[in-house]
Amino acid sequence: MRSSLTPLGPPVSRDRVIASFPKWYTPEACLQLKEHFHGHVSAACQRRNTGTVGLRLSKVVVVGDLYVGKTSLIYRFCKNVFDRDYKATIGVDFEIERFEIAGIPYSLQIWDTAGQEKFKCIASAYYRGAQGPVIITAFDLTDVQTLEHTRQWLQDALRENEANSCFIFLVGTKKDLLSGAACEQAEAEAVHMANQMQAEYWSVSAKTGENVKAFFSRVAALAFEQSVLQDLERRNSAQLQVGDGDLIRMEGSPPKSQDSKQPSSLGCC
Ligand SMILES: Nc1nc2c(ncn2[C@@H]2O[C@H](COP(=O)(O)OP(=O)(O)OP(=O)(O)O)[C@@H](O)[C@H]2O)c(=O)[nH]1
Ligand SMILES: [Mg+2]
Repeated sequence: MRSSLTPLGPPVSRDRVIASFPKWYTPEACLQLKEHFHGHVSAACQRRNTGTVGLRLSKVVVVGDLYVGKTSLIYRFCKNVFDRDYKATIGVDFEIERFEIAGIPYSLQIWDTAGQEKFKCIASAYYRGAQGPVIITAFDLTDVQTLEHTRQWLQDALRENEANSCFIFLVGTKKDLLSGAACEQAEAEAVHMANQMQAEYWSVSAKTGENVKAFFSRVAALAFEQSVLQDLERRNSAQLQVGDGDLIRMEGSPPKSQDSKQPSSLGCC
């Protein structure tokens, strides 16, 4: 567990440096199909004009049934370790990961929640009111019931947060345990569920590390881009200009990108 909340400090490790926009796992269930940072975001980063974004933490909440591998996924990413033994998470825990995205420091606070029913209310009390968080709903690729339960986990998580400002990911864990047709079928069902949730889908393995770094890089880049755009919008709205006539115009307000889904607005909360 990191002791400091501040994203300032020594340079981030090389594998936390994100220079180009990380790609999706499958185009069939992805939040954005574009391959580059938004033009306004790139320009702001080049000018180091990203406001307070580099000083803030974005919250990522990982939810899902017990034993699906939430802690293992986070530990593989944050500590590069994997433990075969199961130790249930009690209540909630978090890790802070520092990145450098397009030259700007950026941090994710990754909340690891307990899958056991009896700890549910403790966890939700902690991540309640998180600003613009990312919600990761995890399930075990070898256990279809855990996929079915993700819908409920998402609804519970969204109840604690503003649905409009959430990025939602659906993550199938333990990819190393499946191959061939069984893997294809599990992924097809997951993609279907992801589309219903307006989520981006990823298959990962904490055991082998497959897709773990790529997944969190994608999470970080999407959350970062949204933070910068929101910051630019906020600052631009303070620069209202009165034109020649009686028009009041917003200067330089970043347009909504055509090829991007806005963070989801599931009608469940
Ligand atoms: N083979 C394999 N096993 C995994 C993988 N990820 C997790 N496991 C195992 O699955 C079990 C549960 O993993 P955890 O990460 O503790 O599960 P959790 O979702 O955090 O569980 P709770 O904290 O109770 O909600 C452990 O025995 C892990 O070793 C994986 O990618 N591959
Ligand atoms: Mg756990």
